[in-house]
Amino acid sequence: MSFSLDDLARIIRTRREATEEASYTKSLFVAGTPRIAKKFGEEAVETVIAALGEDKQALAGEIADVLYHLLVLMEAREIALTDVLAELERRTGQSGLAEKAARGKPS
Ligand SMILES: N=c1c2ncn([C@@H]3O[C@H](COP(=O)(O)OP(=O)(O)OP(=O)(O)O)[C@@H](O)[C@H]3O)c2ncn1[C@@H]1O[C@H](COP(=O)(O)O)[C@@H](O)[C@H]1O
Repeated sequence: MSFSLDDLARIIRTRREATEEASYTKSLFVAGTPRIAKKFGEEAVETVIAALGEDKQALAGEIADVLYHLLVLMEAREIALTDVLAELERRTGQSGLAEKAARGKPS
């Protein structure tokens, strides 16, 4: 399997040039960030519900919906996947617990 989130982000970007009639993604761009953020939130809640159930295939489907809507949201707000990955890479230098412990400490 060679398909990546980067490939999906690219497909989503191309839909900026599509028509609303031909593209669900374009219809989200036209509706704007509040609508996209709401869809992302709905899909996240559906993922939470699926995570509490036994059906792993259904959960994978909800996670796919979340990732797609997150990438649409990122494109709408011009957040590049590479920038998010750079932030995640930066965080690999420290464990989550160490980062949490360092938070809010007076310098
Ligand atoms: N991965 C996805 C993807 N995942 C989910 N969805 C859509 O997200 C929507 C999910 O919304 P819901 O389940 O809430 O269903 P709904 O009631 O139809 O949605 P609303 O009316 O509330 O907006 C559905 O219309 C799905 O088809 C996606 N739509 C597009 N993609 C990818 O984006 C590409 C471009 O799609 P278009 O922009 O439609 O050409 C596709 O080839 C896919 O690769």
